[in-house]
Amino acid sequence: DLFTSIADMQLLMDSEKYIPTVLDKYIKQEQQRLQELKDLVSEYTVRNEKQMINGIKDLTNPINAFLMIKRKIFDWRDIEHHMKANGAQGFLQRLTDANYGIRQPTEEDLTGAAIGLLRLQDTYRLDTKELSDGKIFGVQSNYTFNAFDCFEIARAAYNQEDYYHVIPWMEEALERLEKEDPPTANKNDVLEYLAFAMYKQGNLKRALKLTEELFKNDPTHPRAKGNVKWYEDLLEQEGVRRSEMRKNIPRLSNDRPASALENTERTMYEALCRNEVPVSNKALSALYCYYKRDRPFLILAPIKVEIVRYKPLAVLFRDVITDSEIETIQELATPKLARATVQDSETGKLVTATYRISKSAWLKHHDHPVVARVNHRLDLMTNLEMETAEELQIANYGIGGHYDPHFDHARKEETKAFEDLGTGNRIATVLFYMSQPQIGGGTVFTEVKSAIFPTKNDALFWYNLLRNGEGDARTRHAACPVLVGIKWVSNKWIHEVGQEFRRPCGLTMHEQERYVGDLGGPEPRYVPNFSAHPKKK
Ligand SMILES: O=C(O)CCC(=O)C(=O)O
Ligand SMILES: [Fe+2]
Repeated sequence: DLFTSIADMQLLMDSEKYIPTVLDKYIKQEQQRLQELKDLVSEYTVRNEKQMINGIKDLTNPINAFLMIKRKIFDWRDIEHHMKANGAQGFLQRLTDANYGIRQPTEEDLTGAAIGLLRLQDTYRLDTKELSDGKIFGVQSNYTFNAFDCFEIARAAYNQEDYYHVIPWMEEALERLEKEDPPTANKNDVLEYLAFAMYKQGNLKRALKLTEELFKNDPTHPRAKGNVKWYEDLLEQEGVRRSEMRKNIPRLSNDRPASALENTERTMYEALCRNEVPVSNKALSALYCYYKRDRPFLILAPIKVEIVRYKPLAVLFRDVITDSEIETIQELATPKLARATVQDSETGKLVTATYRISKSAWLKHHDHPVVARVNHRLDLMTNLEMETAEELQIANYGIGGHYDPHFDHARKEETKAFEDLGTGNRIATVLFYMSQPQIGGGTVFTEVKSAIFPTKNDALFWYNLLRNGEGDARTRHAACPVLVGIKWVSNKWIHEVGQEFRRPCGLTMHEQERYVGDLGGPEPRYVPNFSAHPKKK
């Protein structure tokens, strides 16, 4: 699961720095060994020449007869020893020891990284060629993909039966192969995969054409000839005449497959992540900032609060966690980071979640004074009781790391959730931003269409429950995939029990909305009652 967290990737990077010195030492030792073998070659050549000249005479000499037998035994041992004495094992061990206990990445990790990359490509609408050229949003990086890299990405998609992504990436591999000398991938392999993906996505004529090219390149290919016939037969079944099979090739068809997310939600999630959903000026004009001074301690050290949205209320607490606190928390969490797991509904086993690609850890109040201090501050920030809150959760997102749309609170039907905690539902969420990804990694609310992009040292806060205790469906939210940079967050889930006097329910069961006053701020003079989003023209 290396790809799920940047923290592990850093260890991976560290482990690479010993490779040159260790390899260099190995090469020196090998050169020495080969030199000794070369010396043996010359020794034997000289001896052989001598024997050629002396011929049968040597054999009849008893001294030489003895020497020959001795040589056969001992010199042979020498040769065998020198040829087998490859010291690679020891050097490999040294490299493994330098891995800080993290294992060597596997094909699975590579597949995971490729899938993360494809998610980024979808969400941020990245062009395959630009991405392969190392360009992200027009910014050129120092890294580019060769044909083999594109081939591997496509193969990862293929293994997931995701033919939608196989097509552009195999096509890119083909194009790159044209320019490569020596080529990094096998063109016929690319053609075969691409042809199959074309067929799967409904491009029969293209599949036929590619397979014929494969057959032309390698008439002995074990499947090419059969596949040509198979595609021809399929076209025939569709009523295409033989003479038409290689003509009038229609536009490429390549529909994006459905995902676990419902389509409109996915579309909104991705648009919000790209920051393409504007907020109306009217809605923006109703937002303001204030100093929260409603607790004795805060008179001297007020908290900066910025309202980011009403209905449902969300605020940003600015500068509520320092760089050094962040560093401490990251250090405490790093060794504990583990991939999020969920219970498989069929087998009941714990499996890694795919809706959430990140690694997380929990930090207890007693783990470190910094954790205790942050917990105390959370009380001052939210005016809510922290005794019943969950421990502080730390999360680190890797390449394409994300969290699909979800609710933090338990819904009506989820009667068992949080049962063993005995603290009721999750009334509110605080999300500390402990880093600032360069691109992507936003926290987006798909129902109310708002996007918040992490700013380091700040914390986002929202209530998950309405004033009458019911879950607020408008809080459905997600974490966007990180495109460039690192995303560290920590969250605190605050529970209902203990809030009876701190944040009382409404006076009527219909009272729903949360007030800025609950957070020690001046109530807005008006809250826009219109859509927060500009009308479509
Ligand atoms: O990382 C984010 O932006 C959101 C995380 C989140 O929603 C969660 O952990 O419940
Ligand atoms: Fe969440």
